[in-house]
Amino acid sequence: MDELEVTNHGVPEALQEAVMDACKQLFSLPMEEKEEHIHAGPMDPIRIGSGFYSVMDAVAFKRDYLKMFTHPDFHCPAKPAILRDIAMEYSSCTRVLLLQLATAISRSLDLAGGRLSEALNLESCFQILVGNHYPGCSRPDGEAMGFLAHSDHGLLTLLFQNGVDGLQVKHDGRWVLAKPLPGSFFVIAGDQMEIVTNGRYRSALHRVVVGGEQARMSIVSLIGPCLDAVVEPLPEMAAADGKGLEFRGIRYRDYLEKQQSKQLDEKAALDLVRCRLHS
Ligand SMILES: O=C(O)CCC(=O)C(=O)O
Ligand SMILES: [Fe+2]
Repeated sequence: MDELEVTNHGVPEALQEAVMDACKQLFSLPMEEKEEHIHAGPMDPIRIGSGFYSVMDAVAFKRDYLKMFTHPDFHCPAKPAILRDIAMEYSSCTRVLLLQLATAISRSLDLAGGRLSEALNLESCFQILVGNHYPGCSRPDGEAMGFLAHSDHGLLTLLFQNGVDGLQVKHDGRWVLAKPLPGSFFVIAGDQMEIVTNGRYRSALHRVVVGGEQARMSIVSLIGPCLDAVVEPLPEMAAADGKGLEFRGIRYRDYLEKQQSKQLDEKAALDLVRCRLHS
């Protein structure tokens, strides 16, 4: 598994819609209402960004985003006022689901259900909520990269979108469009999954291609290990596959800081902890 889709997930559809609506309201607030979070750095708990990410034929494509840390401490911009309660509920509902997925994944590796949680101290997991908004383009005569190819830094990412496609995942060397069923979630394995499983489950390389007239929105809920956990391949995994350790240990906080301090470059961040380079 590097990515999969879940339906019947127990997160109410009305809550999914509410969180998307609240993010939409945030993006349309006047600039001065968002100012204090716009100059935030990557490790600040609330960050709002907006920028042109590519220009093609003199048409600029833009992406707005909101990033907020929601666990172990919950942070949220003061405006729009409705965001706080909705984001808190959404974050706790999706955290429950993500932790259940971690248990199922642990079992799929012939480990006890709680093994991943125990190794990564998921009770104190780090969680982020991200809202992405890619405005429609008035001259939809070209495609542009909405989000460069990357893997997520955490353990597991849960994503849903409005009706506008654009997310692509690399599969066997080819980019494949993710077409989720309405209401379902896309689950994406992150870099910490690749490290802790010693490469048994690889983090998924994904990107966003946009350019149509309609705006795309996506909401991401991501969990990672406890920020202070040292993430390293589980000894059982390294022993079982007999190929030795592929990664050395790193504190998740250090990984995150290093990954965030550089331009996204596919899966280059994992090279920081790779024991030997694979061809
Ligand atoms: O907008 C999307 O579908 C992808 C967003 C994404 O990959 C991310 O926020 O890490
Ligand atoms: Fe991503």
